[in-house]
Amino acid sequence: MAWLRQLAFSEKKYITLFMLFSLLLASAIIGQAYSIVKIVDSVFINKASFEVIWPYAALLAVAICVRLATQAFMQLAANRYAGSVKTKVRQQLLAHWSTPSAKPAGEKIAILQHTVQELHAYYAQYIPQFIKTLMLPAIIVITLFFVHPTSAVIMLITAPFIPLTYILVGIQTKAKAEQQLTKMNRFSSTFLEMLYGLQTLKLFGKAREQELKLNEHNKQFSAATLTVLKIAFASTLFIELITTLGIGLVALEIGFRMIVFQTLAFAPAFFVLTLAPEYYQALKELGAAFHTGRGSLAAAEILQETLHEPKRAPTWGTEAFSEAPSLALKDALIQYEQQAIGPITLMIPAKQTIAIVGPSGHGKTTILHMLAALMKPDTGQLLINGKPQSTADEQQWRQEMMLVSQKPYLFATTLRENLQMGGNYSEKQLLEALQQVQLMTWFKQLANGFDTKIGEGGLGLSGGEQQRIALARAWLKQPSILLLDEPTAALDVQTAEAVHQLIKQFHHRSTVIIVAHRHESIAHADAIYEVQNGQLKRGETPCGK
Ligand SMILES: Nc1ncnc2c1ncn2[C@@H]1O[C@H](COP(=O)(O)OP(=O)(O)OP(=O)(O)O)[C@@H](O)[C@H]1O
Repeated sequence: MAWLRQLAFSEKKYITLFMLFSLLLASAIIGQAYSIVKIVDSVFINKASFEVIWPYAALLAVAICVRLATQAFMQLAANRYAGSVKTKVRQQLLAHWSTPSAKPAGEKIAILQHTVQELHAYYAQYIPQFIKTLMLPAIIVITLFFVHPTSAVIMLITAPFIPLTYILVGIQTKAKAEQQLTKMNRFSSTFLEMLYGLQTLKLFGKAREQELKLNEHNKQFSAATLTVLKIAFASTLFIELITTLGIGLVALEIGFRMIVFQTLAFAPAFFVLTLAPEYYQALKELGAAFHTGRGSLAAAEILQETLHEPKRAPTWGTEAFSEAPSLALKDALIQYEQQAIGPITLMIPAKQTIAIVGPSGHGKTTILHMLAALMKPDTGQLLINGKPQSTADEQQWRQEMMLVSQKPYLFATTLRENLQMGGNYSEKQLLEALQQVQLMTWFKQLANGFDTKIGEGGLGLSGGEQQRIALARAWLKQPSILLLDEPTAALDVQTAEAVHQLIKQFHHRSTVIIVAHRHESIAHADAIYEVQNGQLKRGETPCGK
C-alpha cells in the first residue's frame, strides 16, 4: 500500500542501515559456509594437520560472531524503526482529533493503541526482511553460479513458489485481518461506553442486556482471530513443504553428479548444500514477514480512512497580532452529517462584548468553536484583525485566547495545578481567583487546601463548581480574547450574579463573546446575535447600548 511504503521511506537512514546489515550478513553466511567446508574437507578428505585448519577455524568464529551481532543489531534497528513510524502515525492521529469529532472515545483509544500497534510487524519484520531477502538470496545465488551453476538454476526456479504462495494466502488474510481489527475496535468501543454509562444502564435496568451485547462482540472478535490464526498455520505448513522439496531437489542433483557421474568434488558439493538451506530460509522468512505484514495492511486501511475523515483542525502562520483583536467570520460554514451551521458573517470589533443567544441545538457552540479557531470552517474563514486566521501565530493565539466551555475538563491532579494550568501564579492570586468566582466557602472546607486532589479519582465537584474553577482559570489568565459557553448555566441566581460581575471586568479590556440564556449574562453586551437553524441574525441591542 502506497501510504505504508511512503511512511517506510520517510525514515531513509534505517533503510540504508538495513542494506548495510544485509550485506554484512550475506558476507558472514558465505564466510561461515566456506570455513566449515574447508575444515571438513581438510580434516576428513585431505587428513590435514591443525596448522592448516586453524585459520579456517578462526574465520568460522569471526563469521559466527559477525552473523549473530548483525542479526541482533538489525532486530534492534528494526524495532526502533517501527517505533519511530508508529510515533509519527500517532502524532498524525492526535493532530487530526485535536478538533471536536463525532468518533466515540473508545474507538479512538482502540485505534491509537491497537490499530497503530498492528503496523509494528510491517516495519519491524516485513521491511527489514524484504531488504534482507532482496540482497541475501541474490548474493548466495551469484556465489553459487561460480561454484555449481546447475544448483543455482534449480534454486532460482524453485524460489518464486514461496512468495507466490504467500501472495495467494495474503490476499485471503487481508480481508480476514480487516474483519478482526474492525471487531476488536467495536468491542473496545462498546466496552468503554459501557464503563462510562454503567450507572445510567443500571438505573434503566439495561446492564444485563449490555453485558450480553458485549459478550456477543467478544465472541465475534475471538472467532475472527481464530480464522486468521488458522490461515497462518496452514500457510506455514505449505511453505515448509515447498522449502523441503527445493532443498531435496538440489541435494538430489548434487548426489547424482557426485556418486553416479562423479563430475563433482566433495568441497563444492558440500558448499552448495551448506548454502542452500540459508537461501531458502531467507525466502521463507520473507514469506512469514509478508504474511504478518499483510495483517498490517488491514490496519493501514482503517488508519487511512480515519485520517481522511473531514479534518477541521486549522493551520497556522507566524504573523503576530495586536492584543484584544477584532474577530470576524466571513461566510463561515460547517457541514455536519445531518445539518449545516452557516454560512455566517459576523464582525466583532476589538474589545467589544457580543452575546450569542438561541434555542438548544441550533449551532451556538459550533459558532463559538469557529471563533475560538478550534474548528476550521469547511468553507469561509475566520479573520483576526481583518487577516485570515491561517496567517496568525498559533502560540500567541493560545496565550491571548481563553474558552470556558460548557463542560470544562478538570485534570486528575491537585486544585493548585488545575488552577495554574502551567502558569506561575502566587497563592494570593489563586485565593483572589477563588474569591472572584465565589468558591472561598467551598475552599475553606478543604483539609488539604490547594493540594486537594480533584478531577477523576479525586474530590467530586458539582457542575457549577467545575464551571467556576474554569472561570477562575480565565480570571488568572486575563485573556485578551474571552469566549464563554453558557458560563452560568449550572449556577444559582446569587452565584451567577457574582460571575456576571467577574465577566463585566473584561468589558472593553478584552474581546468577549458569550453564549448565554440568562438575561443578566447578556445585559452588558454591546451587541446581541440570535442563532436560528444554523443562521445568525442581529438581535435587539440591550437597553442603553
Ligand atoms: N461533531 C459533530 N458531528 C455531527 N453533528 C454535530 C457535531 N457537533 C454538533 N453537531 C450538531 O450540530 C447542531 C448544533 O450543535 P451545537 O452544539 O453547536 O448547538 P448549540 O446551539 O450550542 O446547542 P446547546 O445550546 O444545546 O449547547 C446540533 O444539532 C448537533 O447535533
